[in-house]
Amino acid sequence: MASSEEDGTVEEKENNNKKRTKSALATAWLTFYNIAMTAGWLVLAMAMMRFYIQKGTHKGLYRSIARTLKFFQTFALVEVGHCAIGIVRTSVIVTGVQVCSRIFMVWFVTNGIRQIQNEESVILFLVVWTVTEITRYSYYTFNLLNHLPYFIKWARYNLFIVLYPLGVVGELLTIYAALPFVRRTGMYSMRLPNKYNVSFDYYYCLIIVMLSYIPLFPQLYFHMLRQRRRVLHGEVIVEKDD
Ligand SMILES: CCCCCCCCCCCCC[C@@H](O)CC(=O)SCCNC(=O)CCNC(=O)[C@H](O)C(C)(C)COP(=O)(O)OP(=O)(O)OC[C@H]1O[C@@H](n2cnc3c(N)ncnc32)[C@H](O)[C@@H]1OP(=O)(O)O
Repeated sequence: MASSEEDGTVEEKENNNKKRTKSALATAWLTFYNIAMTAGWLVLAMAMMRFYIQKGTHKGLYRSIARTLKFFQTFALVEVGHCAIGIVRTSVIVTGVQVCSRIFMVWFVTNGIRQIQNEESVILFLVVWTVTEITRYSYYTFNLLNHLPYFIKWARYNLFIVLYPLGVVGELLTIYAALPFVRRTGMYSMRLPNKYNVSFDYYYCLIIVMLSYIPLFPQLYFHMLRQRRRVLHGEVIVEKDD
């Protein structure tokens, strides 16, 4: 009996050690990840400012930063993994919708359709994303290091109130600008008859994506408002499970 109790204690100790190692590893990885992402978005901010100061126009700006943007925005997919394996307390669905919609905007709208890359709306969402991500990743970094300046916390949980709708406007106007080109060229579409016997119209797909902002965006926005109340005002919020 005594020995089985001892065994239990040893097992408990081992489990605790494993948990500590796991959480130290997770913290180290998250710190590295957040520093790298803050740096990436800072590089993007500087590249955009340099381009605008040198050329005096936004035309050509997207092309000049496209590679860096694609890299860092696509890398954010890792965040869905963080939620899935439980090293951050965030919903996989909320993060998945946010990250996938951005990746879709970058790869299948802005990057895929050259004719819209000089639209003002592209610059709008790029500037909004950049400010948001510099704030967000620096918040996570300082938070992990237990040295969080109040102004970063304030910025993380206040700027989104204005930036989120502005980003959505930029994204929707960009998709809207893409519609005529997609219709004319039939890009990414499959017409019947074809050997797979499948029909797909990217034009209508884009319209469905635009419509899907109506139910999905308020969910993300209200999620952030709840996070704001929790972090800035200490409210206890009971979130529903995925
Ligand atoms: C394939 C076709 C797809 C078609 C999709 C159709 C459209 C869908 C509509 C979508 C609209 C999106 C529009 C959008 O792109 C526009 C913009 O982004 S504009 C710019 C403004 N945007 C924002 O402000 C973004 C706000 N959103 C986010 O921050 C995140 O995406 C979100 C997932 C919503 C964040 O939520 P989260 O629950 O993570 O909030 P917290 O930051 O408070 O974090 C909660 C806790 O987790 C810890 N955490 C999270 N990540 C990390 C990390 N990387 N490192 C360390 N810790 C992390 C955080 O510290 C919190 O911990 P604790 O609770 O202990 O404080």
